[in-house]
Amino acid sequence: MVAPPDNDVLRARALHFSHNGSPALTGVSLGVREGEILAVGGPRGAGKTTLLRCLSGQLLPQQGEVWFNSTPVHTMGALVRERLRRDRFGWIDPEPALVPELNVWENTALPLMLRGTGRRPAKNAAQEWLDRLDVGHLARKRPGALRMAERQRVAIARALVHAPNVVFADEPTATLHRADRAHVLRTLTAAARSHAVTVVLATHDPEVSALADRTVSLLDGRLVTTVPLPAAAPDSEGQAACSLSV
Ligand SMILES: Nc1ncnc2c1ncn2[C@@H]1O[C@H](COP(=O)(O)OP(=O)(O)OP(=O)(O)O)[C@@H](O)[C@H]1O
Repeated sequence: MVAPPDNDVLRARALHFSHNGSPALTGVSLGVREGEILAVGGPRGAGKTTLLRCLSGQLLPQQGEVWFNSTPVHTMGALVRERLRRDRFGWIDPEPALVPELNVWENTALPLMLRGTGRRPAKNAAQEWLDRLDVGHLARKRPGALRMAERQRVAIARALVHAPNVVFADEPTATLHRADRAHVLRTLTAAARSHAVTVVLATHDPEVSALADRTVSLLDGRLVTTVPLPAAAPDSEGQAACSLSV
């Protein structure tokens, strides 16, 4: 087993994964550079979610390798993978999966509290991220009192609060209205860029790909194209400082 190049924070080699015998990934290899925002495109059922779940150590590929920096993820035991996910990765679902009984700041602080951070520092860090994402005023509300776009901002804050190396976002705008979609997406990409967080973003929305540094596409579990975008100008959308203090 040879470790991937130093500048790849994540690398997949010849990944194969089948769900109950039905193939979802058939020989996918790709690298993700540190600080890169990578969009993974492709139609429904192409294997995007399965790829993100393999890269993030939620699923173990039946064949192939996944590396995080110089550490092999595919050979890790379940507990070590759990710790890796908890400490180094953030995850954003298509629908914000917040705990209804906890208020917004408690939801945001969860990744820190799970690592043993004290309540006060965890609350302060959560509040800082909520403020950056323009939902700080909602910190004491329960998720049920928020609009879907506000809840997704809280989910983004929760994915970033513990300073992860990589955030995986699986169709993070799938349930949002068009106007909210662009705003939430710019929020996520601007926040990630300002904190040098690598983002792997599954999407079939072309607007999402436009905010990424690079797009790869899956079709029937295979990688079909790689579209390098021109280097983003400082004032371009991809690096745009939206109206947020991130
Ligand atoms: N839990 C599962 N059990 C059985 N088959 C599954 C399961 N999850 C995914 N699949 C199948 O694996 C293939 C890839 O699914 P995956 O969800 O990774 O694709 P996707 O590109 O993320 O699709 P979508 O855009 O609909 O989320 C599809 O054929 C899907 O039906």
